[in-house]
Amino acid sequence: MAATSQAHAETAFRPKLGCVKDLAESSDLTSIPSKYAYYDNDIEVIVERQIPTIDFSLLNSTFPDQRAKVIQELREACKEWGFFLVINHGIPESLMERMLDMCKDFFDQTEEEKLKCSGEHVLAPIRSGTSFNASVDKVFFWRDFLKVWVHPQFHSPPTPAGFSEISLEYCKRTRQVARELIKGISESLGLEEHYIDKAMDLESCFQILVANLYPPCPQPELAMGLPPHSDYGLLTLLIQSQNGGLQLNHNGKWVNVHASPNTIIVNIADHLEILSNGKYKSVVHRAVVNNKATRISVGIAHGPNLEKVVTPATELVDNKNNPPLYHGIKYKEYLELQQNNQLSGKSTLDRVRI
Ligand SMILES: O=C(O)CCC(=O)C(=O)O
Ligand SMILES: [Fe+2]
Repeated sequence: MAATSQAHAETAFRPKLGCVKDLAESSDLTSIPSKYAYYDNDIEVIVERQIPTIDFSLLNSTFPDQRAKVIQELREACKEWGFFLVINHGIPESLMERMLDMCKDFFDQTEEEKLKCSGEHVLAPIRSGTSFNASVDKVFFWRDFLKVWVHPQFHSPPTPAGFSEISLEYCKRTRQVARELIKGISESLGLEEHYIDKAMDLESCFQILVANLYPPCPQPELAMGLPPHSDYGLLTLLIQSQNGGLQLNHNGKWVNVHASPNTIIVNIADHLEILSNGKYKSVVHRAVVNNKATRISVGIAHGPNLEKVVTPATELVDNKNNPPLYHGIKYKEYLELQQNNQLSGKSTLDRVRI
């Protein structure tokens, strides 16, 4: 075969990432292609509200009163909002910034480099792509992503240089923060402090890094970065390069989430709802886009061990007044279900409701 036709054949069969970053950077883009047009019939009400702040340092206070107070604050935040901001968490701000920069460097690579990480199936330990699951999405989302399994086995994309070191350190630190928060949450549910940690085998918890890139969009009101959804796992810890994108649904209204740079945004995810038998609920949130600047967010999902079958805690269930509300399901199966289907509200959780 002649060199040119061989090159042509390779190009023809090579998968395309089709990232939205390249689309957004094409100079003549003034409107979005129709496959990105997102329609939502719901009435949109967007409001500004203060979401709760948790001072993490008080969880380790030697004064029992202070710990009791912060546990009470956690209880209220989990019940009322399912979202809270964590301050004084001890993770250096410089490490958070470097993690965000590394993700930016990842997305700035060539299509060839990123394709090396495209992953063959939804449970590939390293996967980059665009939208949510481009093979099932009816509408494409204005978002590129990188998803990496970081615990109990640590994985990292081979490039950019430094990604592996920074993400290893950042994920170790967020894991510690998440486990401490989960101890506090366990107590706030009236369970023993280590109950969830032990029941979910958090020593070998499944931790996944999800980096999202939302480039400027010429018609932000017509497109969606990530549609309304709840997260899998117990707790998600999220940092972002800038405010203005993340919105949570609170009593039917969208609330803009603002966080100062050294703050971690935490939300309750589906498996805490299952484990707590609905006492704490995962919260629907979404990411909207803008026409001015690229936004990057890095969410770290902390969940049980992948092999764990998660059921409501027996201590929180009694067949008379509090019957179990969810079927048990293996975490890995749940993850597969969520990733293989369209991202839509709490549709995965709905499948395990009794
Ligand atoms: O980018 C954001 O602010 C939200 C990201 C998110 O919800 C997710 O990755 O699950
Ligand atoms: Fe999310």
